[in-house]
Amino acid sequence: MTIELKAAAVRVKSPDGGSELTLLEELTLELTEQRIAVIGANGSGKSTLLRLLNGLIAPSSGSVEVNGLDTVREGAAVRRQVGFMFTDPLSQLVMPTPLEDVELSLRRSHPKAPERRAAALQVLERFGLESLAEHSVYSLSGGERQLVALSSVLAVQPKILVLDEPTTLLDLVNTHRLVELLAGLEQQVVLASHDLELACRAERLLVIDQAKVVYDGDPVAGVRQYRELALARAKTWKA
Ligand SMILES: Nc1ncnc2c1ncn2[C@@H]1O[C@H](COP(=O)(O)OP(=O)(O)OP(=O)(O)O)[C@@H](O)[C@H]1O
Repeated sequence: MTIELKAAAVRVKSPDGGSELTLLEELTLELTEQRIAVIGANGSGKSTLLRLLNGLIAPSSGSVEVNGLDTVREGAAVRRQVGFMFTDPLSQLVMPTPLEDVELSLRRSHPKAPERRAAALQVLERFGLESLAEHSVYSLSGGERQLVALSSVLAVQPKILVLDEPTTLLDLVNTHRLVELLAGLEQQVVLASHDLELACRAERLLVIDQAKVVYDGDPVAGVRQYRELALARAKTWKA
């Protein structure tokens, strides 16, 4: 798996329509590792970077390619390879129940309804969610919804999985479950998180600060640098 950013930058017009805001400064990167974590302060640009990876955001200049496919020109093909999990699972659970949501994901791979249902149930079983299959997604807890969203994304067997703060809504047990589950996946995984323990399990860490990648390398050293940066920032902040 190769994700390539070639001088990719994201700029938008500021809400007042005047100046231009840079959400991500020009970035050239080749991501080939199986486990990549992105950390950084609130508003630093993590989600912006992740959204570039499956074409949810187009670069304002430069390009992003996934296994040689351009995320703008070949967006649909890219999205078939790159599964994306949002921080808020309700932004991606579109069907009334977990079973129907996974069935929706499987509509291409399993065109016949009875087979689709059986396959969807198997997916939910794999995640220990079978007892919730026919519950309303609105009656599920935040963590349960997050696991359902993940099972829907993985149901189509993407080659790459991008997760935006996947443990934010999870309790400790479900965090451990998710961490183990991610560790066992064959997919390339790119995730943004404020969970520094989770970030340390990656092979490669990117630290983003004020729209710029300020560290790229070994996770343990990167987390140390990020802690120092955060501490220095906190000291300059006055209530
Ligand atoms: N469409 C937009 N127009 C203007 N500003 C935007 C737009 N999208 C994002 N931003 C701003 O860009 C910055 C980076 O946002 P981003 O969501 O990438 O941050 P983040 O690192 O994921 O933050 P968090 O940890 O809080 O989720 C933020 O200041 C955000 O307000």
